[in-house]
Amino acid sequence: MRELWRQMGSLMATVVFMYTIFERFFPSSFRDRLQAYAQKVANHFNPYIQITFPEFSGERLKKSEAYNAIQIYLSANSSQRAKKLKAEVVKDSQSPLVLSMDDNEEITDEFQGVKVWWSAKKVSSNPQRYNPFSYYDSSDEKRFYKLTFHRSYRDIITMSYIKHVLEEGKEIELTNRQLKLYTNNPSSGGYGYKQSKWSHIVFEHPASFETLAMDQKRKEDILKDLTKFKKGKEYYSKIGKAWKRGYLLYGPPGTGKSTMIAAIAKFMNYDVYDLELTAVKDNTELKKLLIETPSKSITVIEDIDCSLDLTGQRKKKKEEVENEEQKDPMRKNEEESSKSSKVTLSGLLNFIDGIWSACGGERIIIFTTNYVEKLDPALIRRGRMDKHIEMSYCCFDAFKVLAKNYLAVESHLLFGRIGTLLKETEMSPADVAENLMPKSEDEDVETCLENLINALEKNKEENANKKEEEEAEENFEEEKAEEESTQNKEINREKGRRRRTERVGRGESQRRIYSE
Ligand SMILES: Nc1ncnc2c1ncn2[C@@H]1O[C@H](COP(=O)(O)OP(=O)(O)OP(=O)(O)O)[C@@H](O)[C@H]1O
Ligand SMILES: [Mg+2]
Repeated sequence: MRELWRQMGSLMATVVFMYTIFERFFPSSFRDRLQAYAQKVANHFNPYIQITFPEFSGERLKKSEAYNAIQIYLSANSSQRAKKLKAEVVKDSQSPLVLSMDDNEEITDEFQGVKVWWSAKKVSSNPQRYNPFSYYDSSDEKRFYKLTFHRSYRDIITMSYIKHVLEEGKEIELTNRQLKLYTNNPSSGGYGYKQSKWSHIVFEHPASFETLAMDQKRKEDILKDLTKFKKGKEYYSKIGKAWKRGYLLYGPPGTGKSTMIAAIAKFMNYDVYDLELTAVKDNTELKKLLIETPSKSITVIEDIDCSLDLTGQRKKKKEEVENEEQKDPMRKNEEESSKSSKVTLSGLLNFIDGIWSACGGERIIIFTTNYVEKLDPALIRRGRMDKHIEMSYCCFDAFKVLAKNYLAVESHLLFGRIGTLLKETEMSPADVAENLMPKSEDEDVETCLENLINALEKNKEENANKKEEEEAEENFEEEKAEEESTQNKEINREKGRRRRTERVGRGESQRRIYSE
């Protein structure tokens, strides 16, 4: 059927060609009327609708987002079906070459049982002109995608199918792109470039949830939480909450907090914005940094307790400054300017859940700390930090993951002994991993596991000794305190005795005076 319409099209083209030959003999108004009429007749009989998506929107300044998304969608679908493909290097993509259908190639697609035709087209508006020195050497070429479908499916195609293509294209683009790690630290050379406050490198961290060593149930719980968040656009808008989530990762050093951030970024396919609070001048700059972070991103503040300590020091400084100002009023102006370059706790709270933070949606913010108890409760209350995740010492589940990562073993006779030792002593996954790593090429799995057992036993012994020492010290302190209190009581008793004797002495002398 479409073939028939194609032939009709050629017929019309012939008519138009003949018409152009004779165009000189007709006035332009007549020509226009004839053209419009011919188009009308063709449209009346042609049941197919065509939509074109040009490569550039407006004045060829910006590549059309729709064209881009369609290209990616069709690349994913066409590379198996189209016979003529073109290979291109696409910026920020994981694969070095991206295949898409070549010019004038056509493929079919199906959506809800409706068949559509996509073709890649290229037209040259001025084929004679050739300028080898032109920067835009293909400026006369216009590319576009043409979508053809039967007019009875107009609603499905225009309302659902095109939306589906654009969304899927964008999703594939996000999945295939390289993750980036951004920093606001000016020493990383970012400032000045395009006047952005963030600079970035490609984020290539080998960690993933698969290689992350932790209790299996808790890992699954986190994965479920992240998945729910990712798919939660409608849910968040229904409950009237900004589409963002805060995670607080806390635990001793080497328990995998930073590794977990990398795993989350990879799982969510979000870029990471590593915010160094100490490098932020003031609250205004903090807000600017926030505005520059896009949706589908993770903002990280590592070791937040240290940054908050800074805030504490600032408060202390302020008091000192006020004292010094009273002594030397000239200092006041200097201090005024330095006071303006400070981030306050309220600025940080605003950063996390002020109205700006809700813009764009789909944002994650992660704090890490070794000392959760040091943090201001306002900073980590639910709603700001929605999920608190404790990264603890290595448990048996975590060890099994590390053994699989480092030694490629899933079970071994020595696992039982290791499991018992892990319950009896505390060792961070970082230390367990270090002990599991073969020190030379001769070390086999058994030797590595024995090394770990030795380390765990040593650790257990050291911990027991430490505990004993601490208990002894505690006992000594208690005894000392008891001795001191007995001594104090004795001193007080002695003082009391002396006071009583003095009072009695004073009473005697007064009685003597009265009697005299
Ligand atoms: N849970 C874990 N799973 C896998 N590897 C881990 C884990 N914890 C630690 N490691 C290993 O130990 C190294 C240090 O871990 P990481 O930097 O994630 O610890 P951290 O909790 O962020 O420590 P800190 O509090 O000092 O920042 C990592 O490079 C990783 O190889
Ligand atoms: Mg860390």
